[in-house]
Amino acid sequence: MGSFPSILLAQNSSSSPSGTDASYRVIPTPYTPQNGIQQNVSVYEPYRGNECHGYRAKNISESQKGITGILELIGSPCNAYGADYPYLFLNVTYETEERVHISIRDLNSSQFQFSKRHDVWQAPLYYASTSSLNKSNVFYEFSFNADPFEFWITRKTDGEVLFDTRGNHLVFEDQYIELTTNMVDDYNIYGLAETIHGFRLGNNLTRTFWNNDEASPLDRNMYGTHPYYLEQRYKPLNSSNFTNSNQTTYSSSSHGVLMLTANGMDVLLRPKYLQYRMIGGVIDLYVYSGSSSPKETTKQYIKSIGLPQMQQYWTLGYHMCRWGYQNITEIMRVRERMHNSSIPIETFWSDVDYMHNLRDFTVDPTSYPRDQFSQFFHEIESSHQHYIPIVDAGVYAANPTNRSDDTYGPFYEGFEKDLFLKNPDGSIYIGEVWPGFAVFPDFIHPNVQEYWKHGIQNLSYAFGSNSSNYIPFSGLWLDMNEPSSFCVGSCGSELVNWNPVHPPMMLPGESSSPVFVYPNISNPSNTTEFYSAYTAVLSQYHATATTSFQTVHSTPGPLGDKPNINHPPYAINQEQGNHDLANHGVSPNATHYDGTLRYNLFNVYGYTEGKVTHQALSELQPGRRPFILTRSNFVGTGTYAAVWLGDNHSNWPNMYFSIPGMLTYNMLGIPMVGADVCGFADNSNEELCARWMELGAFSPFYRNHNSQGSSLQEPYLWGSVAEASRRAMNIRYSLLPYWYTLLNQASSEGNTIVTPLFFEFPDEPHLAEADRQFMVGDALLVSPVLDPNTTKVNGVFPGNESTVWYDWYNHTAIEHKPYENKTMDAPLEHINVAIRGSKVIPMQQPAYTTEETRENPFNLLVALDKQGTARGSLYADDGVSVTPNATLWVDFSAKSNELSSVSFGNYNVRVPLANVTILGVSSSPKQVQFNNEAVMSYNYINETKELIITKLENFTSIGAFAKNWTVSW
Ligand SMILES: OC[C@H]1O[C@H](O[C@H]2[C@H](O)[C@@H](O)[C@@H](O[C@H]3[C@H](O)[C@@H](O)[C@@H](O)O[C@@H]3CO)O[C@@H]2CO)[C@H](O)[C@@H](O)[C@@H]1O
Repeated sequence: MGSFPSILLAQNSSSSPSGTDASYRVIPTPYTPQNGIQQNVSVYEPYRGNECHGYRAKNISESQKGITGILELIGSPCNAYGADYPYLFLNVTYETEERVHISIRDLNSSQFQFSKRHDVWQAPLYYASTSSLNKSNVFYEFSFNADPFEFWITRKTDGEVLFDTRGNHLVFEDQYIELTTNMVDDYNIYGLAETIHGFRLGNNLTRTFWNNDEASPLDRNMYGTHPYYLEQRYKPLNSSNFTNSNQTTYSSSSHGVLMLTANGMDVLLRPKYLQYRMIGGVIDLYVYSGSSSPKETTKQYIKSIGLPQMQQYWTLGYHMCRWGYQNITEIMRVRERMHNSSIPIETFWSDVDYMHNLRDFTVDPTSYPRDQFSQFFHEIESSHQHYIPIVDAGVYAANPTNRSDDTYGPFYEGFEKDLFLKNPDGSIYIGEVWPGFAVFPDFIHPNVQEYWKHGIQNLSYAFGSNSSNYIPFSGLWLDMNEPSSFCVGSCGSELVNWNPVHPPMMLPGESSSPVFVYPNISNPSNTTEFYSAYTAVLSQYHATATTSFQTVHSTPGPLGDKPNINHPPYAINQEQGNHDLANHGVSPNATHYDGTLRYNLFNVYGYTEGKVTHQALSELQPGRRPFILTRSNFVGTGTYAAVWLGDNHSNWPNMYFSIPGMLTYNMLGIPMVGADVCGFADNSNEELCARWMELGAFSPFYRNHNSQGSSLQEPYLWGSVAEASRRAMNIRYSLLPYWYTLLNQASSEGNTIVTPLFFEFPDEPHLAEADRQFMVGDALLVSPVLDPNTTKVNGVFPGNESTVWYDWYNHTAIEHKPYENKTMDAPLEHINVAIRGSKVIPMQQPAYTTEETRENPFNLLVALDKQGTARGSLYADDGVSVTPNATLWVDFSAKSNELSSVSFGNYNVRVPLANVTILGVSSSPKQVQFNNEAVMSYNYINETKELIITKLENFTSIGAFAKNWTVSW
């Protein structure tokens, strides 16, 4: 009990970053049942339902909108890992032209149905209009065999079979559901987050869905759950588009598959099949027929789960964090040193250091005193900078025998309103997190909203605010919200001798001997006494409460009480503690206010916290877009929050894995994402941190964060890191209008912000695995250095021979051949960036903060393709409002030596246009005109074939895009 696995990555990852090497896997050890119930850890010996005979379909009723029917168990129950349901209800619904929903549940609806809990999780897919749809006008066809029941879904346009259970028996038991689809050879699938793996998942992986607080374990379950994958398929064509080339050309298509559940689940990816193994719930399968464009397939998915929220403009600036800033003076010093080093910083973050005794919604009066905070807030506000504090999910459980705890309102308020998760016997579930014993808000409770808002409001007061209208922080960072707990199961009932003032593990920076220090083992705060005291307080509460205290029990299932919740018969491949579901997180047998077992909502806690926090911040700052960063996440989290990739390590493989991580979250509707730049755990070093600061500048969310006990890693600490940061940030800040436009397209259409190469070039199979390069939007190709001791980097330049790529720095066309893995120079302070011919990129003169950058003139970078054309767009608004008073959309289009700018909307950026730089201009123009008026200030550089037009401010003094204009040359 309580042993924590070592970090595999640090030992093994450098040899096989794809994570598919068998040597990476944890060798399963037999699990010793704690309750006498045998658990079958069978991940390595696929069960595949071969002892079960499946179901036969009866009473089928087909309509234009779908199919319903009864599935009857064939033969005697196989009782693979539970009790088979004799009858199931099948409901196939043609929900949209592109999406079909296959629902299979037990006949009496006794199993938990996540899709019925709209109070917990909401998404547009629940409201699909089916009125005009019918069998003939949808893009897919649902087919089935009745006996045994098996189904398959075909895309009508090309006959591709997208999901196919033929030959695989359905198993449907109370604690085990198995559904298998056949897969094409060597399939390309992406998604199924969250884990540390290459972007393409391969066919030798088990993905487990069980939200888990663990630092970068290769191929294992982590903080988030997204049971969705996109599959990309290629078909060879017999002609070649490449002149003088024998390369085969391809067409491609993609589709998506979502298994919507918050229950624990393994998904086995194997050479011939993909198999779902769920330990509860029902089947809610959504198949998206997709498109020839993976971008479009992704939009189908993201629109169905909820478009991501639009973020505030400033969130695109650079964020600096560290666990271990001992006092506010240290943060102020960081601010000064960043400024003195001319390295932009937008947002200062506080980890738990700022809290009083590590308790939520408090501020340490000694290290972070109010007067100093007031000064700090005054200074950062006047320089347009921001501050974000952390809030942990676990609320300190006040010790009822300790009078000084009496004033800890966040506990007593929640306790009196009965808002915390419970044990099965109705007592409050007590776990352990940083402050010691902790309780966990029930974020689906109808009254939790007011409570949480009150906590945030109190935090604001604790920071020195005197008014409910003034919140000094600009957002909140939600951590430990799987939720993590350091006890195995409930602390109160299981751990009797552990002193909770220290977590059951060595903290970063502590000495190695003794490993676990329990200074007051006989202290009254030990769990037995604490628990007794607690019970006493509960009894007192019962006696005095005006409303009766609700005692809840786990709900008996149709087949009697579930035999075991913490140790179900089928053991998913949970990373923690030998598959123990109660290890390092709040146990699945904890219950919500209405008796719902956490077992059934396990993976959605972080999502619900994000949703409640979003609502609370929206009420506290009406009209303003809340900024929330969350660690734990679920399908649809992007609607409420941004995500960081959790605790990584300061090493090269972890830097590489941040790219597949960001790409994956982007295709899952959480575009605002990034890793802890320079690495969280262990010590970073100059070369790594320089490279990572460069890479981070091309992440949507750009935050340097590290752990207490690790050496400092602020970018000014090393000369090369400072220089690399300045250069990369100069690019990032000059591109802010482009980034913001991408944010808008993500939140309005479901676009990705950082994009895998194959999304832009879907007919090039060699890009299926490319994840060491990525695109920002559709115009910039980033090729970071991901290895130590090198000043070279390899990269491909996709597209056929007519595609032009320009070097960001010298503006020359890059010489490349199709499929060539080109070696480029990459000195330490340099990151390779290429501009795609055919794109227009809106930019601004970069300044120290995003706000100051917004006050600078615009520039346009026009990268012509071989036909001399280019297109681009710009979105602008006030940068903060949920519903801005005015918005602006600008279309840029270049052809036949003319660039036009056409504006829609009435937001005026106010600042003028300064320069237009056009790449790929074949010869010096005879004249340049702005709206048919001669422009005198321009320069043509023959060596680079670029035309630089300057001093356009005179033409655009009322605002760069206040009127439509043309520039011709
Ligand atoms: O607020 C402090 C940091 O808290 C988070 O990280 C901690 C994590 O949540 C803890 O579980 C623990 O991580 C250890 C892990 O549990 C264990 O199995 C082993 O892998 O070692 C890990 C490191 O000790 O401690 C983490 C902090 O070190 C949060 O993710 C961070 O961003 C916060 O800074």
